[in-house]
Amino acid sequence: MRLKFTKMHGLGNDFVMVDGITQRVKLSPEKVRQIADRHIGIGCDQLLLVEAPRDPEADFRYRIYNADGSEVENCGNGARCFARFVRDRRLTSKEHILVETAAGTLKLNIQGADQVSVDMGEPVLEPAKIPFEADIQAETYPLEVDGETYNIGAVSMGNPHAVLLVEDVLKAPVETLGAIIERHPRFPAKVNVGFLQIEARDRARLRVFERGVGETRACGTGACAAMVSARLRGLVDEELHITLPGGTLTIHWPGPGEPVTMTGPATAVYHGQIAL
Ligand SMILES: N[C@H](CCC[C@H](N)C(=O)O)C(=O)O
Repeated sequence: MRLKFTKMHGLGNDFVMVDGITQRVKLSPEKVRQIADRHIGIGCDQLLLVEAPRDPEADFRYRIYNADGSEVENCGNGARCFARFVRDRRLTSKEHILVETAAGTLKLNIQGADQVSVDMGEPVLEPAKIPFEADIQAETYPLEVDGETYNIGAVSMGNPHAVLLVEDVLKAPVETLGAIIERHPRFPAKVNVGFLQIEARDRARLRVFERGVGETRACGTGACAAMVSARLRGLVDEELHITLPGGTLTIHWPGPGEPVTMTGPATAVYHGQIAL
């Protein structure tokens, strides 16, 4: 099978974007791993597959696969790149598109040159729906890891996130502690792990160890989850500029019961074909 794709990224979180509308695409976890491999394939953090919607209200459906081949519910940077992709390929001329994902339907608004705003929906805080094993819902939870206790936030943006506050993201044990918490038994679907340094009530730095990938240069749902956790702890106002290794996202969240809006760039790098 020859597969046409577009290589894209959102602040260095990189994607292979596949149009599954104008071409027939059959993916297996093995095929996704091969495509995502940075030595024998194209290389990406996630593969995003664009399909016709099942929900008649939606304009498109898009499916998200991590580099390890696992299919997941949501991808913030991917949503912005998806919006740019469908506009650039003239699969739609709309400014506002509705896209169906495993986590529900997202509203994407395309602005200006390469900035895209995404209504990421309301955060989910109920432990059972994250999913996270906890007796009651709280702003923070004590999590036991190798004899140490960490105070974490637990938030779902359709996909699960643990959020830890750190003094200095540059010194945070992202690779080691991130890898352990990713597979912590209290997160039955595993978890993305964010290390958040608050600099001011409107500014923060974040590094994310992503479920199924490892540390990425940016994580859109991770930035949303970090904002929600920080705001629930009373540490930030309703607009937060979060700087990740790949650049800065603007996250807006008025508070519980309201949607999170994420704004940032979406960049196309090249188009290609791969024989599978
Ligand atoms: N690794 C994530 C999916 C991709 C999320 C990230 N790339 C984003 O921009 O939100 C998970 O397993 O839930």
